[in-house]
Amino acid sequence: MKFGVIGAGSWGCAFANLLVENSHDVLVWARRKEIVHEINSLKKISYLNGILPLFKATNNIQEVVDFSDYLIIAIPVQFIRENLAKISGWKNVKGIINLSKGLEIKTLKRVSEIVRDFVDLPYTVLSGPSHAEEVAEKIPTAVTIAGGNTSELQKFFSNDYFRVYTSIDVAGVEISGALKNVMAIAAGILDGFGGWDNAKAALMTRALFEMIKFGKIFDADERTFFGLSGVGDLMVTCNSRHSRNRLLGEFIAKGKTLSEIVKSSKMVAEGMYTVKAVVNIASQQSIDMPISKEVYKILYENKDPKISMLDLMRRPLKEEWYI
Ligand SMILES: NC(=O)C1=CN([C@@H]2O[C@H](COP(=O)(O)OP(=O)(O)OC[C@H]3O[C@@H](n4cnc5c(N)ncnc54)[C@H](O)[C@@H]3O)[C@@H](O)[C@H]2O)C=CC1
Ligand SMILES: O=C(CO)COP(=O)(O)O
Repeated sequence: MKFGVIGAGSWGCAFANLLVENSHDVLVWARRKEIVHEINSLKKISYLNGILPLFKATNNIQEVVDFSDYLIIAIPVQFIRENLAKISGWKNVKGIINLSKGLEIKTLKRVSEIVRDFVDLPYTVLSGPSHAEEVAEKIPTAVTIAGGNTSELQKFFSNDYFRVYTSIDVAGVEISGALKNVMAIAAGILDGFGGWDNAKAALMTRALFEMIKFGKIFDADERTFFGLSGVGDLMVTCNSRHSRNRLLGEFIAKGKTLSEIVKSSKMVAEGMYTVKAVVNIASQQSIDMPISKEVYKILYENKDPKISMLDLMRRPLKEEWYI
């Protein structure tokens, strides 16, 4: 099968390598010419622990679309719309697969909805605990795919180190993947305080609850949040040394400003954008999202994270039979 990948960041490249390992033909679109050159001259990918690219790349997005049976999206969510807008025809593409995790701030849309603004093709989302650095090193990983063509895609993607489960809950997989990035920023803040283990366990538990509550707005199935794209990805992102969202939180707790952090990294921490959409949607729907709200205030209103912690602890006590 021919797969085109839009995005030569860490996940796009790691996933492209996986596809080549699984005997597929792969062409990757990279925004920057230097990256295209690096990949095509088979230089090691510096942001993937020096892994060799097994695929070819181009700077021409239409060339990738024209090449593809399936088109994979792996770019930061805020840039998906501007890049899909460059595509002038969909030729033989029989489905779109999204690897990106987040919500579009401008429109408050999920990636499935952004894609639908451009093309009516079967859409599949792939999500779960899958740090690119580990997939590139063939460390066993399991993920969920939801949407169209899942039984075919499950076989195309799975191998001895990458196991794919199927689901029918596109909204649940998209929302859990987007929200866990916001929660990982909060977890990173606790790490930055010096490793508050009790607080972090409580945070992750309540984060899952908050994610489920948010998912209900989109008719997501609660059970999805207990699967790989929910609690699985929440655990890895809140705890992994590889997580950019967790690290962003850690830097904030250590006193760096958001603009200093953004300037010093080429990588995306989607949670810092998604939180804006989450707070906006929650307010429109009159839904209480206490952790997301505090992350927003810390990042964008300069709130002291220790005051946020106190404010969360001092909220009115709750009686909930299932907690
Ligand atoms: N890195 C990982 O382990 C995983 C990442 N993801 C998701 O995959 C998506 C892509 O992330 P990564 O591959 O990690 O990227 P990255 O963080 O490694 O790099 C960011 C990429 O965005 C590109 N970019 C910046 N401005 C752009 C623009 N205007 N148009 C197109 N591209 C632009 C940069 O060239 C760079 O390749 C994100 O939504 C992320 O949450 C999902 C699972 C795992
Ligand atoms: O989604 C991811 C792992 O499943 C990557 O998380 P980060 O973007 O926080 O590194």
